[in-house]
Order: sequence, then structure tokens, then C-alpha cells
Amino acid sequence: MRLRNKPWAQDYIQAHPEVVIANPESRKGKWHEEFGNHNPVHVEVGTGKGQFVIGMARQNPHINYIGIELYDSVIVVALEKVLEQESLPNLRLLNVNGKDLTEYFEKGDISQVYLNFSDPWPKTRHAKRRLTHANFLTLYKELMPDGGEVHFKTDNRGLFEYSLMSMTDFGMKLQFVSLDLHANEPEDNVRTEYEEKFAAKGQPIYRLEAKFN
Ligand SMILES: C[S@@+](CC[C@H](N)C(=O)[O-])C[C@H]1O[C@@H](n2cnc3c(N)ncnc32)[C@H](O)[C@@H]1O
Repeated sequence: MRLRNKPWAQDYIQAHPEVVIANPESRKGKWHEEFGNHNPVHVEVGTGKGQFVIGMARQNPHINYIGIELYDSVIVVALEKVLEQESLPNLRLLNVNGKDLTEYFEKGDISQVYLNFSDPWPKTRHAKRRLTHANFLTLYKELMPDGGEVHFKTDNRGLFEYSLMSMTDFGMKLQFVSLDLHANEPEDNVRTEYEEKFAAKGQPIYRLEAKFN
């Protein structure tokens, strides 16, 4: 999606199709060809400026990562960061809307979904835009094998409680719930940009992992 405050963003993105995939629909069912291996593919929806997917791709070279971001003015920052790295063959970015995931992926293409500091959309009439709404959970389930997982972090207590309910109502099994992730931060936790910001203010970070049946 085009956002006007960085008019150069689209040109820059289009100049780097090796990172931001130009026609992701053509990779549907064939992501292993794009990555040149059959390693699992983990997707972050709402990747923002990319710190998390880049950190994860560096930490786990045998997992392929795809960061999905709606706005070109934001994903272009992630692209700049990727280009600063020496080499990240296991990372790609998509400048698309997460609600259209089935245009780009088919069942089994994705083995895990990450949602980090998703927009809370606090008004009830906007609930369908929350990335943990049942409509989005239906999409994720459709694209992952049985037992696929969603890992979620947020600073927003309202969105966290909503997501716990939404996932439980959907029949997902909650595996790990933390009301203050940084009180006992796992060594392998990769912080996102928003996570750094909220942690610096001393705000608790909520986290959960949930598994589809
Ligand atoms: C609050 S930011 C968090 C960014 C990053 N995950 C972090 O933790 O630093 C949420 C991001 O999700 C993106 N986003 C929201 N809805 C989306 C959707 N349906 N598809 C793709 N990206 C989306 C927004 O544009 C924004 O960049």
C-alpha cells in the first residue's frame, strides 16, 4: 500500500525485489523455490520496521522468515536495515495486507505466525481489523499444518485479554502466557522496535503462544 509521506519508497522497494518480493502470488505453494530449501517458513504479520524478523533470521539461519507490512513508508525502513546486513538469505519482506494471506500462501506454506504489538483497534466496531480476530485466526489456520502456532506480544492489556478470549473461543490451546515477559526475559527473546520503546518506559510486555488443533 502506498502512503504519500515517502514518495520514493515504492521506487526503492521495486529496486530490491530480492528482498521485497514483487509478485508474491507467483510464489504461492513454491516458497521453497524462493528460499532454495525446504526449511520451515515463519511469518510475522505487521512487521513494521523489521527489527524482529531481522533478529530472528540472524538467530535462526535454518528457519525462513517473511515479514509482512501494509505500508511502503514503513517497510522501506525494514528494507534499509536488511540491506545493511551482510547476508540474510533466509529473510524476505512483503508489502501487502495480512488479510489477503491466502493470495500468497497455501496450506502448509507457513509453519508459524508471529504478531508483535499489533494495532489494538480499541473500538468494538473495528474489532475485525485486530490481527487476532477470529477471521484472521481462520486464515492462519488455513495456511499452517495441524498444530501450527501463533506467537503474540503486546503492551496493550485490552488487546491481550481480547486475544486470549478470541484464541480460546477458536479452540486454540494456550501454551505460554506471560503478563510481564521482561521480568524473566528468555535469552532468545528478540525485541521489536515497539517492545524496546515500551520496555524503556517500564511498561509490562504481555506474551502468549497458542496452538491450533
Ligand atoms: C504498532 S506497529 C508494530 C510494528 C512491529 N511489529 C513492532 O513490534 O515494532 C503495527 C504494524 O502493523 C502493520 N499492520 C497493521 N495491520 C496490518 C495488516 N492487516 N497487514 C499488514 N500489516 C499491518 C502496521 O502498518 C504497523 O506497521
